[in-house]
Amino acid sequence: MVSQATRRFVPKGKLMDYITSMAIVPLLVGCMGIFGLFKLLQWVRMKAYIQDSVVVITGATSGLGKECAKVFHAAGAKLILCGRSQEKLEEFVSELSATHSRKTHRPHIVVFDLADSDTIVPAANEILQYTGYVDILINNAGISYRGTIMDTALEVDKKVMETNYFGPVALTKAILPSMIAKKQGHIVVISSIQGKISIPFRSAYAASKHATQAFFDCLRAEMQQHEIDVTVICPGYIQTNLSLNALTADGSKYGVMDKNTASGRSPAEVAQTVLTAVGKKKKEVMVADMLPCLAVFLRTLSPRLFFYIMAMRAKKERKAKDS
Ligand SMILES: NC(=O)C1=CN([C@@H]2O[C@H](COP(=O)(O)OP(=O)(O)OC[C@H]3O[C@@H](n4cnc5c(N)ncnc54)[C@H](OP(=O)(O)O)[C@@H]3O)[C@@H](O)[C@H]2O)C=CC1
Ligand SMILES: CCCCCCCCCCCCCCCC(=O)OCC(=O)COP(=O)(O)O
Repeated sequence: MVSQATRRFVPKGKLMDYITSMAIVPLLVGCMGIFGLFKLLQWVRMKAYIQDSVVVITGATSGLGKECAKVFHAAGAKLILCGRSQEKLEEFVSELSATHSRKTHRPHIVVFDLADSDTIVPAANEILQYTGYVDILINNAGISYRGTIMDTALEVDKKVMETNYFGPVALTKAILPSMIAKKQGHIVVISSIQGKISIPFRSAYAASKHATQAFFDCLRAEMQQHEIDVTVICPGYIQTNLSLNALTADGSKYGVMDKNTASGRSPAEVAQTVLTAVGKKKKEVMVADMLPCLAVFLRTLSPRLFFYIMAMRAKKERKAKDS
């Protein structure tokens, strides 16, 4: 009985094996084709979204802002580059224009200081007068800080907040009415992993980035009805001048290239991630290594353990400084 049943079963199994092996290859090729087509369509849509759109970038004189300008320029955006130094911006525009191709536009520059609230509305008006509208606003400019809370002058806390929070908020508010009227627009902000976790000796910076994260999360919800997108980018360390330019407790420049900064991601790589995130209209993107990402989860899942690790970190850094 058993051997008869087995004999009947074996050819059926072989037939199934044959059909499976014959079907699996076309099935795989089909899936890869559909996936490839999907990716191609996504890429075409992304390109069309950026090409000829008016993109405002703050902090375009250095680091991530400069690299964002390069990738958006190459993608055919009409750039408005903002910064504090007319000279640096003009030099950069000449550099960009040297890589001019048929599809690129010569950038326009607007000079203003984000920490000086009186300059922001006039700057937004200048932008709107020049272009008539803004498609994408990238709030990138920022400044970091190093110091203990007890030693830090309140003026320094305020300067960091003005630059990283109130400045971008004021600029966004000044540009938004034109986006709402057009029922179209995209606000991008470069926050930080420190918008999600606070590490010792970064109080002013982490506070400004937490405030940024909160404001732009609220904005996303409020702007949905107007079809305006909001993308928050949360990078880990990037190889830029951020630590060199950071303010210290007395307001002077830190002037040190930190090891973490020097070994961070390349700004060109992060800029490419920003371009893709904008093109895909992502709501939030973390661009960081595993440890900072794990730290963000630990802060939520086990705050007690996270606070303990941070206290140990503060103790270690204090000891290293004292010795
Ligand atoms: N580098 C890093 O490890 C990380 C950076 N980030 C964020 O990325 C963004 C860009 O910084 P990054 O490129 O790294 O640093 P950089 O110091 O290289 O660049 C900062 C830019 O912001 C501009 N800026 C500073 N203060 C003002 C101000 N008051 N008004 C107008 N512009 C100002 C600077 O202009 P100027 O040339 O005139 O000084 C410069 O263009 C920041 O928001 C930062 O917080 C987030 C996570 C990690
Ligand atoms: C389940 C195990 C989890 C283990 C978690 C251990 C926690 C380790 C702490 C890691 C801290 C990461 C800090 C990352 C900070 C960062 O990426 O900041 C980006 C910046 O904005 C840099 O600015 P800065 O001026 O500070 O250079």
